[in-house]
Amino acid sequence: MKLSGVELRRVRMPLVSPFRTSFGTQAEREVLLVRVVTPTGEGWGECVTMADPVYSSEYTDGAEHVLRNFLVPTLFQLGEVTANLVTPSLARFKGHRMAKGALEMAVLDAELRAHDRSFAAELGSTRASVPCGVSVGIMDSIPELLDAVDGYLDAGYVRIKLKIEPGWDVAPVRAVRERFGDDVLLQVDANTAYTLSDAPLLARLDPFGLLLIEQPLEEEDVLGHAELARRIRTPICLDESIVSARSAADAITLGACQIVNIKPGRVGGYLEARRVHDVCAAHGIPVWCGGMIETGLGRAANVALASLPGFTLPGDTSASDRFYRTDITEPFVLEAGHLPVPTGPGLGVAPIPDLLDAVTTSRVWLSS
Ligand SMILES: CSCC[C@@H](NC(=O)CCC(=O)O)C(=O)O
Ligand SMILES: [Mg+2]
Repeated sequence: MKLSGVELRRVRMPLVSPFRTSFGTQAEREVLLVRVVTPTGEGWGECVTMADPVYSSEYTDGAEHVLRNFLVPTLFQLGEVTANLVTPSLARFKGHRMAKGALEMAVLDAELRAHDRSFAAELGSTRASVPCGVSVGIMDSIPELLDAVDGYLDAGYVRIKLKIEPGWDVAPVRAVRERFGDDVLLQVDANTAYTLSDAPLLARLDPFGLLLIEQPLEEEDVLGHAELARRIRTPICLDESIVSARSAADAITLGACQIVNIKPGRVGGYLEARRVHDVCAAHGIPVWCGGMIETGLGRAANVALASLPGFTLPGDTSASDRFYRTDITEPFVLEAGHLPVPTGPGLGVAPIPDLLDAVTTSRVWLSS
């Protein structure tokens, strides 16, 4: 299909409560949305960068700059564009996987809408709904954490993920286990906050029967994770380290992870995310869908991805109200701990114009 133009839109959405991780605290989400316009319709993409380069090297202003100055102009020069052409056409530009992933997502949405085909059908969905976990930030006190976990369990979430960092790890995990028992599916996410010398400390989490410990070491320390896996019993899951199907295969082969968190933006798009899924399945490695506090647009695509057969662990595919009082799409509402997989063409959702305009901070139109 031909691209008539591309809109880069920045939105700012307040979070229902501050979300603290080992790399900082967020009170709002600044999102870059990509809308591609074709002669027959349009498609939406969501860039999952943070405002600051603290989760990965990418950040929202940088993503907007690379889209505006390199990625979008390259697609305009293609003439005919399909989703499968986006990644190879942009390969000469190094990195910027989240920016590339947002653009591919928008092209894929437009293409699928034009063919009346859903993301779920295109990606290989095998389920009509997915079980949902929830990510719980670092809190000021254990009682505050227990209240938050209590609320999420009441809401029906089937898995609890606790953010941890040095000084907030064994005690909160022990408290959740003592309060809610051993049957609650429980995991932790360190966002690279530890080093291999912390192995004895991290081994103190072993008695709590965690599903996994996510990204304990820095993203490039693949061999460090392999060594840590020999020193602790809790299965290691990688997030930041897995930037492609190739890096997933390498990490698995080196014994650096037993589980993989798949985030489409982090790996360069939903088509690569499916390849990561396929590589992990080939190695017998379970995967789950991570989250980047997406709006309903990214959430719709993530829920579709999470319905593929290899996604055997609950993902961070929470309801819209986990982070937002008002989403920019129809909200995703938890039903018995599950979210329904959208079945409409493309993403199956679209922004509600008034709600989108209310949170828009800037718009740029790029014409072909
Ligand atoms: C701002 S935190 C984003 C990265 C973090 N994401 C989550 O904890 C899940 C957030 C969500 O539910 O969208 C992770 O490292 O897995
Ligand atoms: Mg993570």
